[in-house]
Amino acid sequence: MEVASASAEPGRTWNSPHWTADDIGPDFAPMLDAMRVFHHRLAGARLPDDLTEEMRGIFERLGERLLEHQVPEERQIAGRIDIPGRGQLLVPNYELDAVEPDFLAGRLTYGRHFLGRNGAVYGGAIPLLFDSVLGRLANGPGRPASRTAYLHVDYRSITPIETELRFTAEVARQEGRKRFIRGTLSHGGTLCADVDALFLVLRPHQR
Ligand SMILES: CCCCCCCCCCCC(=O)SCCNC(=O)CCNC(=O)[C@H](O)C(C)(C)COP(=O)(O)OP(=O)(O)OC[C@H]1O[C@@H](n2cnc3c(N)ncnc32)[C@H](O)[C@@H]1OP(=O)(O)O
Repeated sequence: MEVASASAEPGRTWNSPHWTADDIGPDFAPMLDAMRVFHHRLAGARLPDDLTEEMRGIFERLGERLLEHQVPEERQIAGRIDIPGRGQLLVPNYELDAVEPDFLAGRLTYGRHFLGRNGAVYGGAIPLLFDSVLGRLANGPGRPASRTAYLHVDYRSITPIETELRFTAEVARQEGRKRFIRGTLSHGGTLCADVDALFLVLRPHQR
């Protein structure tokens, strides 16, 4: 599988230049999916003591094994590969349905891991999604790398967990280094949140 560069500037990519998607092996993405399911079930569980103790032992042993596989940031996989979820567990996984130079649209379902209270998504998980989706558009093919200067999020109605939501992102305008991008998150016909964001194209000394 070819790993696409998301930046127009040679040497600046969101994906690692050190490996291709084939290097991660067939089990990496399914392993992360299993971890996501685990996060949601853990958030929703009341655990008996014996299971908590067993899990602690498993995590301690696995954590020890990961120690010998630590690599410098530029060689890590998490967040640096163009597969669903980008190989990381911080930002909720989403599917893209429309990818155009100035517009993206897609779907996601926030699982129980992202619950705030009363069936609603934790508020901070929404700018996290917007930063990822709008950042992807701001740093899409043909665009030099840029960084989030601000994300102005308005919460218009409760965002439900465990329900399919739709999002959009579009480039509103570009003024010199300033790239203004806006986005929406909706549940059916209900607008849950919208965002106005500024991304600034990096200067040569910035990284
Ligand atoms: C395939 C897989 C893809 C996968 C894609 C995955 C995408 C993930 C994207 C994640 C992106 C991030 O989260 S990045 C991480 C979060 N962001 C950061 O950490 C940014 C921290 N801040 C900075 O580094 C800096 O402040 C910069 C680079 C944003 C700006 O600094 P600068 O370059 O020195 O620019 P500066 O001269 O200050 O400002 C330039 C102009 O912008 C204006 N300006 C600057 N900041 C602001 C602001 N917050 N609000 C309003 N205006 C501002 C100034 O007034 C000025 O206007 P005028 O006088 O010219 O009119």
